[in-house]
Amino acid sequence: MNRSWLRVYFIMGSNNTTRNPLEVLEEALQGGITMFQFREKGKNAYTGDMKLDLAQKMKQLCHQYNVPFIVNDDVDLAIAVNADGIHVGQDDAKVDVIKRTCPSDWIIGVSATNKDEAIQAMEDGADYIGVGPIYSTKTKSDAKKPIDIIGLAYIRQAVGDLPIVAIGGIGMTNVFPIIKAGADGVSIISAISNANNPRSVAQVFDAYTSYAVSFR
Ligand SMILES: Cc1ncc(COP(=O)(O)OP(=O)(O)O)c(N)n1
Ligand SMILES: Cc1ncsc1CCOP(=O)(O)O
Ligand SMILES: [Mg+2]
Repeated sequence: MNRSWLRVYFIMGSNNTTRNPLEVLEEALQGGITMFQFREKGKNAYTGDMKLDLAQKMKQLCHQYNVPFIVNDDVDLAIAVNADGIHVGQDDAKVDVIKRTCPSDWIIGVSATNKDEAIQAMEDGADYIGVGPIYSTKTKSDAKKPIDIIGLAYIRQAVGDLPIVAIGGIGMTNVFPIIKAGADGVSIISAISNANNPRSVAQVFDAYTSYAVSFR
């Protein structure tokens, strides 16, 4: 995979916004997000046909803007909509099973909160790891304890040049320390999904991450 896709990795489900999620996604795409993850879970999340329909529409929108479309957790849904990849956590489907049963060109992302999980994901053949939570977050009720910049830097040192995206409580002002600590980009839910103007916030993330990455 192209590590620059991780630069501004937006994640959203229908319950991460009070607005029409398709409009929010389109504005974020216009602002320059570089990858998107459909994460439809938690309170009032769509299931069944509504989930499938939203996923299909979101994938179509992402592809209009040449942005990879990743599905969170749900391997069957990712296959059904012909997604570009899947993101799995420690309690989700295993990478070896995905590699055996899913399209070989899929982008496979794995969550890691500590060094052991990160090394295991690398050995399993993950294309990238989602490292965090970096800071505290209200978006994920079962999030682990934040690992801060220091935890991120420690994981970077352990995994060589494996692509890393940082996640958890990230706002525009956190971009520089996070990229400096070794992340290839930032994963964001609420800072974009709840913004008054998702397009301009995505634009700022795009500008800050480009600038920060150029110093590495
Ligand atoms: C890019 C990225 N990193 C980490 C996560 C978290 O995945 P997981 O630990 O499986 O938790 P849920 O998102 O499934 O609640 C992620 N989704 N994306
Ligand atoms: C899915 C996920 N995994 C770790 S923290 C988190 C939530 C990130 O959301 P936000 O960007 O709103 O803090
Ligand atoms: Mg998961």
